[in-house]
Amino acid sequence: MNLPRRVKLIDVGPRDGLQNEKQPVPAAVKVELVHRLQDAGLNEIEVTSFVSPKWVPQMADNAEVMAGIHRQPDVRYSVLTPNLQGFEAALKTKPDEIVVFGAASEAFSQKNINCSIEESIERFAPVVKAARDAGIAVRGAMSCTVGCPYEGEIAPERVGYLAGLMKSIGIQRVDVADTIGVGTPRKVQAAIEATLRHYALNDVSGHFHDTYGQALVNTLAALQVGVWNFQSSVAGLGGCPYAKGATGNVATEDVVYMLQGMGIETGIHLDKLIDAGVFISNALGRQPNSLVSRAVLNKRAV
Ligand SMILES: CC(C)(COP(=O)([O-])OP(=O)([O-])OC[C@H]1O[C@@H](n2cnc3c(N)ncnc32)[C@H](O)[C@@H]1OP(=O)([O-])[O-])[C@@H](O)C(=O)NCCC(=O)NCCSC(=O)C[C@@](C)(O)CC(=O)[O-]
Repeated sequence: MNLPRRVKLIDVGPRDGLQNEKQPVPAAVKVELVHRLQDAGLNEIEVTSFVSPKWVPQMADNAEVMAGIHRQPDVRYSVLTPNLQGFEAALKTKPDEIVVFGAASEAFSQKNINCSIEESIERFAPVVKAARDAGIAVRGAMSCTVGCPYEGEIAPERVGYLAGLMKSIGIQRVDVADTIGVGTPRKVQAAIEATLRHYALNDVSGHFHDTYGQALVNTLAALQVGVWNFQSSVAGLGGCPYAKGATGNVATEDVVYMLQGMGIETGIHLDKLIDAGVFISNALGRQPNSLVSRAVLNKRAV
């Protein structure tokens, strides 16, 4: 299989990366991170969530963050909205895309959004319609497409079932998410292949957490089946509050370095991206969770 010549990265660092942070992260820092990401060439950024502040307090400043961004016309700003209440709050902040988020595992659906898979689709349907009516793009994140912290291994058929439900209510594109990072290349490819029975290749993205250190090789495995859209987090930030122990997404810096080495275009300036990762890591008082970033920083220090 010829690999894609170009890859589109959606940095979810400001949302997935920060949502699980226990320490308060000021809205101004989140806004600065978005600015640094767009300056580094990211033109899709997942900024925040419109969810219950009791469940995810770190995202409570969602409207303030969205208002603070100096928007660039070529950048798509997306936000998570699990229901109409979230969508109505988000609509005021003018996102370019909203993301509804379901799971291939019943148990994770209950833990994460307090409803069954079927109920989640009923909840998403009016959100999707309202977004499309308002000219806003709609993406569906599919959690636990390889493994679930509560149910263990998830069969590809369950991913296909969820993808079919999302397609049936008009969700335009979907993310195949390995939420707890247990995936390995063939399993990730099987989850993607199940999704491709309902969505075209251009409408499927990979979203790989790196808990077991497999995210980069899973990204390559997804590339080998033609996927060319991926979510990643600057500095390897992140982890879902409802997947205990799940660490961050694959670091955007590590993906960009790998793709550039393979001659695959991303449009991203790696040094500026590393600087963005250093900025947010300093704000959080820790090292970037990106091996490429650490290697480059060591080299710069020599
Ligand atoms: C989804 C709900 C809200 C349902 O929660 P619920 O309890 O079923 O909702 P409810 O309608 O019964 O309302 C309960 C309370 O929440 C409020 N509420 C209700 N909806 C909203 C809203 N949209 N925004 C703000 N507030 C909201 C509502 O007003 C009420 O407030 P109270 O009367 O108790 O003061 C809740 O379960 C929730 O917020 N869960 C958090 C989900 C979440 O953010 N998880 C992390 C993101 S998903 C993820 O990280 C995975 C992903 C996408 O990255 C991919 C992957 O790696 O797998």
